[in-house]
Amino acid sequence: MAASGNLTPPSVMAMPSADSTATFTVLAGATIGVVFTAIALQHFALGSTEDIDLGGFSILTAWTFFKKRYDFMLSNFKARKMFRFRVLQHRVVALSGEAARQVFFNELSLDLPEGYRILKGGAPQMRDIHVEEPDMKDLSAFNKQLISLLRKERIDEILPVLFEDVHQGMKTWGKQGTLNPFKEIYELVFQMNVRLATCRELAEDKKAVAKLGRHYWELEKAASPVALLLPWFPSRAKKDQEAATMNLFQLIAGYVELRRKAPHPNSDAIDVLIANGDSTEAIVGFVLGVVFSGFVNTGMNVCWNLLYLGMNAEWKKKVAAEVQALMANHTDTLSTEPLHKRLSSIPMQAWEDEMPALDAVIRETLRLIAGSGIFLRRNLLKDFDVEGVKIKKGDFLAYVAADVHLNPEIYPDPFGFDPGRYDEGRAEDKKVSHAFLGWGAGRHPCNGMRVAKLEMKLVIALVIAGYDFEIIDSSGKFPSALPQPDRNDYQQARPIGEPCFIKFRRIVD
Ligand code: HEM
Repeated sequence: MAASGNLTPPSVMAMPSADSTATFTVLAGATIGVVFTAIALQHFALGSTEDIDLGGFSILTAWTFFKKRYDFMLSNFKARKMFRFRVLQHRVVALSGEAARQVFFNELSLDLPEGYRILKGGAPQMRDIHVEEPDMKDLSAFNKQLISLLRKERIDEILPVLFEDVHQGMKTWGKQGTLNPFKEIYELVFQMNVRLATCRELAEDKKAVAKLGRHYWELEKAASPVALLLPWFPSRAKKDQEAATMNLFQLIAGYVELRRKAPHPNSDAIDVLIANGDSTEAIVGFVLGVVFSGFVNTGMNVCWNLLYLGMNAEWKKKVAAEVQALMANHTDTLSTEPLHKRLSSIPMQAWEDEMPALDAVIRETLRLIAGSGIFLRRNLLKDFDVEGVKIKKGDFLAYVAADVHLNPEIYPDPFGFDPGRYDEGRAEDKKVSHAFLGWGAGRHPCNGMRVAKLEMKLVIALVIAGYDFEIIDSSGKFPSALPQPDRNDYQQARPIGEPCFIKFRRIVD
């Protein structure tokens, strides 16, 4: 474990040189051959006696699972309700249907972090750089810490600062122009998450925030199937992953040390964690977890919220009216203060309770976008059955949200944007249990939901009240329909094919 003062874990310093890597690559290549042969033999030895076992070579199946996860799941569900496949030595059971959903989200034996750690990647893993996080191994400890940091009084206090941050970001867009939401909007969300999870010294240093963002995307790009399937193999991706994780660790740890030496503690997240007595490693692990669990999901959803609103005049009008009503009811209507200052004086409770139209828009966007989400678990405790299918201790489980979110029997016209489907009388999301999984369900509901919704509402309110905007394609024309999200791109779900842009003109300062 790295001591607080030494920010370079010794095991990373001792990484092999280029020459020794070449030798190691040959040895590793031979080892891979042996491992693949063993896996192939294991596959045939097991035999495909039950028709839920996928045929073919497990390494190829696993590769498709990592590269085009959504297509892989959907194409296999066409033939069967459940299926089983191997990812190297691991057995994965993919489930669908009501009974399976109940088990998946409620069974005590199923562990969330283990499922994602091995079958997903992309998030910083401190163990990749041989740094232990002594206090944060347990998800419940992480959640407890998170809930305390995101409590209402803290958010109310920080709300004006979040508005100022987003306003400053939007100022860089100029008075009018065209923006790529999957870049510019992400940057706003990233800034808010850094503000919430770190300290003002970092949040106010634009270069450092940009650097943090760059290292994150480097990490995401390095999450290749090779790095995930063969974590011991010294591939380029693995090295990039370790370098990015190390850079993230060092950057955050530098700010933790800075705050440790500060003469007066403040109420920023890092100071709260220092006051709790947490080690630097634990604080860095926690901060990275919060920044990244929040930013990817929130960023993706704000982008799509704005795209759907830009294409739907009726809902755009409803949401704009709601923002105006909020300002009329909670701010001085004669105020000459800029828009972001007025909006920032509205209390959190009003943002939560007085925006039913925007709540429906957010829910519908989540249904459509999170529909490609794949939930993962690992069975850690005991063998059990789901509708006659044996789930062994050690098995992984996968459940795709599309089973409910894009199911025409639950949501008619499932690919259409229709926030009215949640209205009383229709309530399509109440037809079956756990029909809506946008914020998780059962044992693991999202603990960042309140703050994520607030972040989304804040950006949407500033855009909808501050700008005239419309969606355009790359030729500058209003598209006849919004492209579908790329459901295999679980980090951003960008539009497939023709990209979309937001054309804007500032109307209120
Ligand atoms: C639009 C934004 C977000 C969406 C759509 C979202 C969605 C989800 C979903 C679906 C789950 C359940 C995962 C599963 O069952 O496998 C989850 C869990 C979780 N989310 Fe979020 N999330 C968002 C933002 C955030 C933010 C901002 C934070 C933290 C600041 C956060 C922290 C967490 C944590 C800690 C869990 C695990 C809870 C547990 O295991 O008990 N999320 N989220």
